[in-house]
Amino acid sequence: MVDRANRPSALNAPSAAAPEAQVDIVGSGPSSKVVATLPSGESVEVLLYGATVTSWKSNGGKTENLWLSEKAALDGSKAVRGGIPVVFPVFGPPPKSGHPTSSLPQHGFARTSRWEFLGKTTSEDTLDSNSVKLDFGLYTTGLSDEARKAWPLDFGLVYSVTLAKDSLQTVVNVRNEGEKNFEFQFLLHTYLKVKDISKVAITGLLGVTYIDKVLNATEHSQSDASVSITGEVDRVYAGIPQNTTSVVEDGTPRFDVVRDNLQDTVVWNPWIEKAKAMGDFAPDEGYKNMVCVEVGAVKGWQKLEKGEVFEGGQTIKSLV
Ligand SMILES: O=P(O)(O)OC[C@H]1O[C@@H](O)[C@H](O)[C@@H](O)[C@@H]1O
Repeated sequence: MVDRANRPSALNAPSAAAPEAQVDIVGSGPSSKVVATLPSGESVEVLLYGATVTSWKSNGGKTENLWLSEKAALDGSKAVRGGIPVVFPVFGPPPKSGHPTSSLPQHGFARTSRWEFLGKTTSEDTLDSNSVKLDFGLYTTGLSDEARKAWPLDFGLVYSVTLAKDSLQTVVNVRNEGEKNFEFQFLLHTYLKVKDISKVAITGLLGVTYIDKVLNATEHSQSDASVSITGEVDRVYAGIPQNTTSVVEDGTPRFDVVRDNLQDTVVWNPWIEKAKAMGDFAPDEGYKNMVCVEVGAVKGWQKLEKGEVFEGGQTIKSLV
């Protein structure tokens, strides 16, 4: 028989503090990264170089959601092939001449600059006990001399990466800290990991106009309810009315990518030849296990006057 009098009462027992996310800075120099793990096992890794998310595991830490090339440079020598590189202040090759971004490399400098880790926010603050927010900063002063010379404008970027049980949120805040107005493009170049590209369908783009970079940058309208990848795909969907783009695998929802204050999405898969041609893309067959769904503001330019701020980002939900 249970001795009720001596049994500790769950209500009266002193409540132990809820376990918190573990956040560590691992390594030093150009390969240092911030690793956060929730008490339930989910984790995220963010390289300070580019503030590139290189791993996001959900499902108690059992499911990796991001594709990362086996040959990705993780030592700060070049942009990371995989994960979530941050594209700023220009998407793709910059305008040939006459634009303030014209001297910058493809996709700008954010993905090849070393960001500062600004700190974490956990349950003690505003978030629920099973999430953690990591903030990273990049300012004009943190740029290489080369980048500063190519884009001599005063800005501040704060990039927030929030890991929750089944989702990852990545949001950028861009501030014009100078006297001059400037304009920029921004994109989160997310490499989603899939099991078999031949079974992938991307939905949520029906009726949207896109520029097909594989077909000489011609304009088309998405007439099928879903996009299948059966060859090289490089499309810029612009002005998307609905907020969610979904990745379905073998008929089962795999990811929801929810845009916040961003109207455009690039869908990219290099396929056989282009994958082989990239020195840092491995294995060669890796194109079968990835698809880039890249949310951004890339059609036209976002203008910021002195002191103004732009904020935009995504929440990716892992549905397995
Ligand atoms: O090789 P990079 O610079 O990382 O770019 C990869 C791809 O990035 C995509 O966003 C572009 O639409 C493609 O045109 C480009 O090939």
